[in-house]
Amino acid sequence: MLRKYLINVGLRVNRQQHKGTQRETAGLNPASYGDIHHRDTSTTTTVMGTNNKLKTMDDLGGPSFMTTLYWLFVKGYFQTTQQMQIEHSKIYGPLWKSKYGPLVVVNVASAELIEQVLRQEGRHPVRTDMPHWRTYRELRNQAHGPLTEMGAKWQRIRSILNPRMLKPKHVSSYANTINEVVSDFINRVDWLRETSGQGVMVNDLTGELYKFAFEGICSVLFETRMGCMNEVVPEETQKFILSVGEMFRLSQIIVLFPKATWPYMPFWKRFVAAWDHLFKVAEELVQKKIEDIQEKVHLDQNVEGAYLTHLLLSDKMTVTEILGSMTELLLAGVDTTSNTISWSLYHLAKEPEIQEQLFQEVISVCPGDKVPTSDDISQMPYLKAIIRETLRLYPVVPGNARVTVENEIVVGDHLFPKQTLFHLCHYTVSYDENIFADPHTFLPQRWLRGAEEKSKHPFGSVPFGFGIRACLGRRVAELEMYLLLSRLIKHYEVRPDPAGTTVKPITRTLLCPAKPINLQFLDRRVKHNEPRAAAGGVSL
Ligand code: HEM
Repeated sequence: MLRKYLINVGLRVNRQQHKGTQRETAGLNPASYGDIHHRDTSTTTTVMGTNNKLKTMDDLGGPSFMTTLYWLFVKGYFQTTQQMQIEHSKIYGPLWKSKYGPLVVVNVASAELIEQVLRQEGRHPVRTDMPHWRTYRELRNQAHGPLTEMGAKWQRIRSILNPRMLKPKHVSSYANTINEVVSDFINRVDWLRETSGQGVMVNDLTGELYKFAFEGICSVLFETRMGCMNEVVPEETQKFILSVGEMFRLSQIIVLFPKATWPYMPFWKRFVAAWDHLFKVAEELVQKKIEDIQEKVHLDQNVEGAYLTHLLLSDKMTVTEILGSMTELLLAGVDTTSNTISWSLYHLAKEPEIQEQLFQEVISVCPGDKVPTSDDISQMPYLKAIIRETLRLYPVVPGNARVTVENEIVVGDHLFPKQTLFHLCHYTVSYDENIFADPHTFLPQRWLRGAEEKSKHPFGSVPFGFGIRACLGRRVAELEMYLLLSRLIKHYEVRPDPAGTTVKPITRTLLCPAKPINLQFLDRRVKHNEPRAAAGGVSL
């Protein structure tokens, strides 16, 4: 069977192959993995029932295109669109429309209304039609992956990719692989402190965490290491990381212009070049894996592997489809976890009591040299609460979206036609004081069992999205973040940059730090004589 498959696929990436391939696959309902379960949708219909006179889109207030341009480029919100959400919601209320050229976007900025939109998202939810990302694939004849595919084709891809990304038994099997990368990251932190940080500083921590995240996700998905934790990071790898950032940054500019003008824009060429590099790196990795498998087959050896190997052998997708999906998974795995861990460490450095509580939790579950496993992590609620709180204050996706494809829907007291594009203002809701007391303060305990906020509104903070279109990498991302943060805090006491730099977020499609985060990493195995030595000097 395996041999037959390898011969059939011809071991080459055939760009035409994916077209017309529609096999039935065992379905899995990803909604069952999320922590929000589908509830009765009567909340939305109640609104309709109690209010017979539904308003329409025309009744919605909001800025004109010119006003939006003024906010973006004169008032300077282009890089801080997350903050613009908050300011606009203060002016227009929780529901307003914005115009971007011919495009009309309905902004939704309350937990209740976001819930209403998401519960009516239909069988094949669509985030946005992503014309710029999709146009690249058409241009290069590449396959769509889970981020860009739509309709029944998207559902088919998810049903193939989901099990090994979301099922707990598979996800926990990646812990050893990730822990190896964590060990190498700790060595790299030591090396950075010695070579460029006067024995204590790590400069541009987020840049370092991009390398960690890329290495981590490659080791899980492609079952291979990329050398990102080496002293000298391979040029191609570094270029991949830069290309992810460039592609997200340019995405935000390109969508402001009509599609017909893109080929004449210099940044469209840079956007295409960034995607070319992303696909090139993924293609080389897929090709190498195919050759490894081929060699093992020739030698009559067992072929084993968790993710890519499984996809290649399962014969459910063509190689081109696998490449489309692996490229998208890879790029989604870099900036997301790294930015989140950067913010967690930034806050832990500023809040020594919270850091100490986390340290105590980690050493009580994993004393001595014990390296945390996924079972150990399940006994660390405070660690999880810290990540949860970080994602509330810094949702990686500050504004998600849905297009109502199948039906017209009612949201609040408005009726919206099919094809309405809703912008879900998660960043605004994360700071809603009706849901989160003292919303600007980093308070992990609000996520612990029994805390009042936890039960206030399930859609107050949904950092991984919702329903069957929710984040495919959620479980792997969480495992990566838990394993890394627990071990970093076990090894080091983290302290702020002595320069006293404050770092705020900006939006580059994803939310990220506006400037480099530099932190001090004090080795806990070494006694420090500074005033805050309470957490130092602990023998591990
Ligand atoms: C802190 C880490 C992460 C956060 C906060 C995050 C958040 C999100 C959000 C909000 C969405 C949109 C969901 C929706 O529309 O309902 C999403 C989609 C997605 N994420 Fe993540 N993500 C993270 C890490 C990752 C990682 C590590 C991977 C890859 C291994 C990944 C792969 C994806 C993919 C493929 C989608 C598209 C799913 C689809 O449209 O079917 N994510 N993510």
